[in-house]
Amino acid sequence: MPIKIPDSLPAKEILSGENIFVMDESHAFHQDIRPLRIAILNLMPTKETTETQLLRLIGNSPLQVDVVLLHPSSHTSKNTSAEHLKSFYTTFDEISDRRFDGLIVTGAPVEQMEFEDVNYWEELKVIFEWSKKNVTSTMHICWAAQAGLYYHFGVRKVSLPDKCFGVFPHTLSHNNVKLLRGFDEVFHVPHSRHTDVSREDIENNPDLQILAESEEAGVYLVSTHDGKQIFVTGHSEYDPFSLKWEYDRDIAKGMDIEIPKHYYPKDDPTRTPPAVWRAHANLLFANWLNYYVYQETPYDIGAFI
Ligand SMILES: CC(=O)SCCNC(=O)CCNC(=O)[C@H](O)C(C)(C)COP(=O)(O)OP(=O)(O)OC[C@H]1O[C@@H](n2cnc3c(N)ncnc32)[C@H](O)[C@@H]1OP(=O)(O)O
Ligand SMILES: N[C@@H](CCO)C(=O)O
Repeated sequence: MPIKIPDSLPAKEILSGENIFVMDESHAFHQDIRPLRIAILNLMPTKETTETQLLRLIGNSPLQVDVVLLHPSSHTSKNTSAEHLKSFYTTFDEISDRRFDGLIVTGAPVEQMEFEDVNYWEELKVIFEWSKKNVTSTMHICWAAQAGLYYHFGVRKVSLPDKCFGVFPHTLSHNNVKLLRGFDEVFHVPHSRHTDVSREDIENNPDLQILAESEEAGVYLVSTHDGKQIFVTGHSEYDPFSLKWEYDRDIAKGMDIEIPKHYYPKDDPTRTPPAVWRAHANLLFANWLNYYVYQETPYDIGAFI
C-alpha cells in the first residue's frame, strides 16, 4: 500500500526518487476502495493443490479479493473430479461479459506439445484476446507464460536438452520497476520445465522487457512496459515439497531424471529440502496485486477501456 504523507514533506521527494510508492494527500482523498476481482484460469491437472498455492499468496494482502476460478470448457479433466469443478469452478463463456482487475493463468504439463495440439488452445486464444480489453493486468505462469508470449508476441518456445529442474538463484535485470520493489539482489525460485522461451525473440521485441533472470534457469520475469501483461517462467507458488513430489513421481515411473538442483541439502534426496523462495513469492504477488492491479484498475470497473 502507498504511504500517505503531506504533499510538502521533504521525505516525499526523496522517497519518490527511490521509487517508493508515495501518495499525496490530495490523491488519497479522492481514492475510492472496493474489493478486487481476480480470475484464476487453472490449467493444472492438480487443480486443488494449485488453487491453494495461489490463494495463499493472494490472501497475503490487506486488499479484499473476490476470486473466480475458471477451467477450460474444451478440456475434460482426468485428475480433478467433476464434482470439484462443478462446485467451485466456472468457465469462460459464463464470465466473458464481465471485467476483471486481474487474471492469473497457471502452468500446464503440455509444454512438450505444439501449442496448436493442446486441446484447449483455441479457447485459450480467445481468453488471451479477451484479457487485453477486459483485464487490468494478467499474470501468466510457466507454460502459460510460454503460451502468452507466443500468442501475443510470437516469442518461440524452445526445447531444453535437459529438464530445467531445481531452485535457482536469480538477479534483477532492471532497477526501479514496481514489480521488483523490495526484492533482494539475489532471490530463489523453483523451475520445473522441459522448455524455455526464446530470449532473442524477447530482446528483439520493443514491447517487452526482461525484469529478472537466472544464469542457470534463463529468463524469469518479463513484462510489457505498461505492466498489463506479466510473464513468470518459474513456479514461485510451489509448496516446499512440490519438486520432491515431482521427482519421486518420475523416479517411481522409472524415468531417467536428474535430482532437482540446489534443492536437497547436500543433494541428498533423503533429506528435507528447505523452502528458500517463500519471501520472494509473497513479494511478487503482493507487488503485482498492489501496483499493477489495485493502483491501476479503475474504481468503476465497468467503465474502463
Ligand atoms: C511447464 C509447466 O507449466 S509445469 C506445470 C505442470 N506441472 C504439473 O502439472 C505437475 C503436476 N502434474 C503431474 O504430476 C501429472 O501431470 C499428473 C500426475 C497429474 C498426471 O500425469 P499423467 O498421468 O502422466 O498424465 P495424464 O494423462 O493424466 O495427463 C496429464 C495432464 O496433461 C494435460 N494434457 C494431456 N494431453 C493434453 C492435451 N492434448 N491437451 C491439453 N491438455 C493435455 C492435462 O492437463 C492432463 O490432466 P487433466 O486431464 O487432469 O487436466
Ligand atoms: N512441472 C512439470 C513439468 C512440466 O510439465 C512436472 O514435472 O510435472
